[in-house]
Amino acid sequence: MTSDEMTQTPYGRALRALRGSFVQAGLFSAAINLLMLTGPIYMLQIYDRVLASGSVPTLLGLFLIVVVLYAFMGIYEFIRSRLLSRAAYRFDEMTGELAFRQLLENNNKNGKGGNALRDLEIIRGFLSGPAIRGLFDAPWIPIFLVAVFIIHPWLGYLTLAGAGVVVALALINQWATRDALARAMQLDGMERAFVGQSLRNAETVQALGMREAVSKRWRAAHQAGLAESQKGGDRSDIFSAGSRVFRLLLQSILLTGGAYLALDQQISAGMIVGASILAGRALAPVDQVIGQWRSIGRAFEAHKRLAEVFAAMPASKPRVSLPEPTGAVQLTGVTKLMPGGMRRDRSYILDKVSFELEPGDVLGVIGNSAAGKSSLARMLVGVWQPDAGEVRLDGATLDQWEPDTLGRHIGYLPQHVEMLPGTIAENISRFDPNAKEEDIFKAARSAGVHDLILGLPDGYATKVGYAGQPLSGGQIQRIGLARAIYRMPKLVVLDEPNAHLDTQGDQSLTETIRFLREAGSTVVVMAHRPSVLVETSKVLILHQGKVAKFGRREEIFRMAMQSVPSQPTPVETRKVG
Ligand SMILES: Nc1ncnc2c1ncn2[C@@H]1O[C@H](COP(=O)(O)OP(=O)(O)OP(=O)(O)O)[C@@H](O)[C@H]1O
Repeated sequence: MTSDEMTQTPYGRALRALRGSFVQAGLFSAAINLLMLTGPIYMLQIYDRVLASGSVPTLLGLFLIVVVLYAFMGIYEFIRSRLLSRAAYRFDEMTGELAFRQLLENNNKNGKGGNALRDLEIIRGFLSGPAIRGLFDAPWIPIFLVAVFIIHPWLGYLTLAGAGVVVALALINQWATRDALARAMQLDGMERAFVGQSLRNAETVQALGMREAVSKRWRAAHQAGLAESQKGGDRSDIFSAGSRVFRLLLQSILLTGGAYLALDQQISAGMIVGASILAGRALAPVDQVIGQWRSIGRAFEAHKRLAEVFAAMPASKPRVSLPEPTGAVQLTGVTKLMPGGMRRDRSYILDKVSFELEPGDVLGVIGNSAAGKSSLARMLVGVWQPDAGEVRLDGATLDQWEPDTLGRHIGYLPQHVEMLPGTIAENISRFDPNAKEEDIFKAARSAGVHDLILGLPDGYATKVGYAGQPLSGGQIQRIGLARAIYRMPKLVVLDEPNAHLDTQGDQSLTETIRFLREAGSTVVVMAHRPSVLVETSKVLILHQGKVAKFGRREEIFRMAMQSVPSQPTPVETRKVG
């Protein structure tokens, strides 16, 4: 990606917004570094002026000036740190929410793509940490070099050569640690994913006696990451220690050179010490950068990933706001391939699925396990995009809708329902900050869960969405149904909504579907159990991703009955017909 392209992304814009703070921090760095000359100059004055003249008032006067200058340096250091940490905060503000959204979207698409939030955290830490201060001080190295050159050119050349050695050490350090650090980051991401998934399945892990095995697996993943990080760290430590010792040695070399020049009457005694201190100051930022190399490397890798991730985000299309849909659904040749591999090698999850639904239609989708029912549900609600073909709602393809607006017109109950951390009311209202209580109650009543919720200790304020929440699988599914029908969406897709329901729950679900149909919503129900098909007006039989049959319920069931016994039909079909 070119830098021009990057500046067009939100990430690029956030980086650009940092410019002002960086310029100011640069100016303060200039002042700080100029003020760092205070120490060596004071030293020169003490040796060459105070000691030579023996004047106590001069000493006190100089001392007062030094105190004031150091006070300013302290203030400027404080302001610079403040500027950088505020910049880090603003950067997070500008990119955090987008990174979170990106993470959600990426997770829907392929479950991969790194953790943009973690990368942002790394960059934020870098912006407000010590490494960046070293980088800001580095451009001012020439000030100290020039000062040493002014004292004596030979001492200047010595310092320059020393700086060359330290910079060479830094570059070799970067080259030697780069791969290990990148691998460490990757392994760290994998370990985090493993921990997250293990925690989600903590009950299963305990019940199946997998604790030791899973802990061992974690330990192996953790150790692999730690080993890579250690490898990078060990190498970095060698260079860091080497650079620090070399810097000390260089000061002694300069003292020796200075003493030689002083013996030769070319410089004064004060200049020997002054040159040594100045050379030390010149090399300090380099030393700091090498010491912080690990965090600089991590920040750089995180920056590269973020730039890629943000560049891959689809540019938001200019969209006109479409009128509220009526619920007419049209699928034409919808095809989804298994992810990965070359297109022609991949098998089909859905193969040219076409059908139409009118507002108020209730479609039952039946088919064996892995027939593609859940995949079709994901297509209908726009979570998955077809590899070929189109899904249209009221004539508009789903991507013509602004995603959140589309979401308001859609109800979706996935096969594996979970609540998000929050209250039951918040979950039903989809965390809408402007939710009206009557809409929440209406959704709960229509889903037949109002009394169930009132029976819970904190009613609608009951906290859910965490391990050990006070809800059964069936209750979660029924509250998920209330969430799906909140504010009466025009298209409601229910993926095996009765999987965890008892007879009463089943009846209540049937009533909810009837209620939706009567209200004019289009409903699509993926079903294994036949009871839910009672209210359907159309039926679609999926077989290995293809439409085996589609039509009015009575027709499909009649055809199914006619084909008995020569061709066995799915049990569900016969039962309902
Ligand atoms: N995220 C995914 N990545 C790759 N393949 C997938 C993914 N989700 C589903 N599939 C594949 O798509 C096919 C259809 O799966 P799907 O979950 O849609 O079936 P289903 O009819 O809902 O099955 P069930 O009744 O068992 O839930 C399966 O072969 C499955 O392996």
